[in-house]
Amino acid sequence: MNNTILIKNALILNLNNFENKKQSLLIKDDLIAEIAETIDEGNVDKIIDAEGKILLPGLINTHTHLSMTLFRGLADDLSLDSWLNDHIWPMEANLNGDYCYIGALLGAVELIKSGTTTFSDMYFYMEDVARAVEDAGIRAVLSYGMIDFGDAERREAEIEENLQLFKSCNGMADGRIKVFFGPHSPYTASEDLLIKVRELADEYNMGIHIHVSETEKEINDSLDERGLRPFEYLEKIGFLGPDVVAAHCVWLSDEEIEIIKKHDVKVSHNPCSNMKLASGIAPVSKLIENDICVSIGTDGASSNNNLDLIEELKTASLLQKVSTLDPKVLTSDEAITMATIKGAEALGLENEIGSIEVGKKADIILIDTNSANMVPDSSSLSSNVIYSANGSNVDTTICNGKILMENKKLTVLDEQEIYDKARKAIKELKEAI
Ligand SMILES: C[C@H]1O[C@@H](n2cnc3c(O)ncnc32)[C@H](O)[C@@H]1O
Ligand SMILES: [Zn+2]
Repeated sequence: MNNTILIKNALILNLNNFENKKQSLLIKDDLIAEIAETIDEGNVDKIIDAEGKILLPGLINTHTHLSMTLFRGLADDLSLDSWLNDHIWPMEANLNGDYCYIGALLGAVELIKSGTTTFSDMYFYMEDVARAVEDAGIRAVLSYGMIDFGDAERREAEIEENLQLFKSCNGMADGRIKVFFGPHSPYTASEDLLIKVRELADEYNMGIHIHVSETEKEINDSLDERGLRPFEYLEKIGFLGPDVVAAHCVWLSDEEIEIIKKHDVKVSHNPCSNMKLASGIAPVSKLIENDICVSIGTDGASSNNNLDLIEELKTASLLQKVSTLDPKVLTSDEAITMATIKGAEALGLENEIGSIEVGKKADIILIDTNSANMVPDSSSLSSNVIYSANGSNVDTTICNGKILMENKKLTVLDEQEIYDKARKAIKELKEAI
């Protein structure tokens, strides 16, 4: 028996839809079954009238650490080096699976409320994060953050942990969870670890999620240690490929942009985190000009300090305009693709999500334009979403054909209970320091 939802009168934001005419969309179970001007309302289980609402694919966040939502506002106004070494890593030493579960649920509430249906995560206690994903009804690519600092024994244990996560969680939650490898970065993961990850990624057909070239210090340390910049080093050891999602990519030479292009590495741009930690400005418009796949991420809520992908896209666009002094770069249309089809491509999910097409998964959001910051309508739907809206204009969120929020009310998660538990968790973690 099919579960059917009809969404009618929606302004569908497909980048080939220039007419802005209202359409209907039918969901059958987890899939988009039909898109047409009118669809028969008889025999559908539920009708959503999307009058005045923009319909677009559920947004895709390609780099975050969801459980770190617990650490929001914990350590502000610091460089990456001091933020990680003096504040975050000491706090993370006392984490456990229950804390990571509640932190991930708190993050999931924020994702659902601001229109993100898929996120790619790198963190610890990932089986507990998987549990949160299952309970929240969202979609995720999960990786365990492997750090060995050159210690061979630790390397084996870290790889085993990520492989175990693959074996226990890949395909879990009706296929909503996919598992990647997560070597943290070229400065925390040894060459041996990175080489082993490459071998195993090929063997198991798994993607790889890694931080690369985030700060100038990382470049200088890499040059001091190896005489090579990070991407030169990663190419030399045979690590790079189209299955690698590299977060940040702020400090890139022209030669490294060539390397990224040659290996079809996917870039996850995280402008708010890069601005807040004063890491720098990634050369995104140059990457796009070079036809490199650039998607968008928030990084963790501890360095952002929220998970609002619409706000992130506006920041990305404005930052490129101001850094190149060219208002034509990173348009609202390009920004939308970063959080939709480019995000899907980065995660190897382009046949399932990232656009509104019959046969794709029903990951859909509705944005209500009847709001002070969205009236009158802009000249294009993408302009209204990117430049005028923010996450709080998201009205309805559907993932895998299931309604997770309708009329701004969560339908699956109990947000107050989650807020209370998250406040208790961070209080305990602060007391343990
Ligand atoms: C998984 C580990 O990664 C840490 N982390 C979170 N954000 C960043 C970042 O921007 N650069 C490097 N490392 C980061 C997180 O705290 C975990 O320890
Ligand atoms: Zn990160």
